[in-house]
Amino acid sequence: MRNNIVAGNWKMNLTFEQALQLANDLNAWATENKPTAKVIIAPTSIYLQAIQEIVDGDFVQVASQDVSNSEKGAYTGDISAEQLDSIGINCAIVGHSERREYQQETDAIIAQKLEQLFNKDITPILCVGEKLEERQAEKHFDVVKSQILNALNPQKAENLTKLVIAYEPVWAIGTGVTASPEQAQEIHAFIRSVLNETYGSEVAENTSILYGGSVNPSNAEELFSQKDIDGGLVGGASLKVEDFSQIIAAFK
Ligand SMILES: O=C[C@H](O)COP(=O)(O)O
Repeated sequence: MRNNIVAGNWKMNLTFEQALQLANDLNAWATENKPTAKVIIAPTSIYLQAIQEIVDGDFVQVASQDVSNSEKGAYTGDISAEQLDSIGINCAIVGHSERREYQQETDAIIAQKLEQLFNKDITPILCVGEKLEERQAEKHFDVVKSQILNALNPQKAENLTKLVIAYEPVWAIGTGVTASPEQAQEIHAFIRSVLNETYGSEVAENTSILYGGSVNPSNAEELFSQKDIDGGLVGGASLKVEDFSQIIAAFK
């Protein structure tokens, strides 16, 4: 059975003090309100351990925003799956469109990152999504399908039990423009059909597929009520506990 998940990607925001405050506030809200959805936050990597120590893991889980595609060694600045695992981090975002664009991450690199995470039993949140020009050219189905298949290519169905996919149309990220619930549902259903064709119904039915791109307290409920939308990957609105908690509470 797949989980409903609301994940906050803090990106390169917040000082250490601000991050601790936000984590504390969110933790207080979550322990009191006991949300039905799984709550994940992904702070800057240097804060991971401190935040992991102050949240109650039964209510708030902590994820990395990225992982190295290499196992270990001379890769200055990188963080390995083993290092994440060694501080108790069991979830990581992979292939975010900002990394694809600014760090030139290719599907091949993302496939290697997934391999590193699967080897350490760390849950990947694999991000996919088309750019505006690709949507306008009606290539979004092809783009998303090839991103998924290329990233998962060496994996067998039995390795995918923990897979989470986040569909994030690039044109909706940080723009205030959200995909309509119908647009999002259409492509989420398509993603599930791609998983079904390639890896079978068990993987397709058990993979949580999150929507990301300008999710906010006003649109979360309608988006999350769609059949194939299992939650959200939230950027800007995850930086304020009032907004993020309302988004989480969209799952009654
Ligand atoms: O990882 C999160 C997404 O990039 C969405 O960001 P946003 O909610 O600020 O549009």
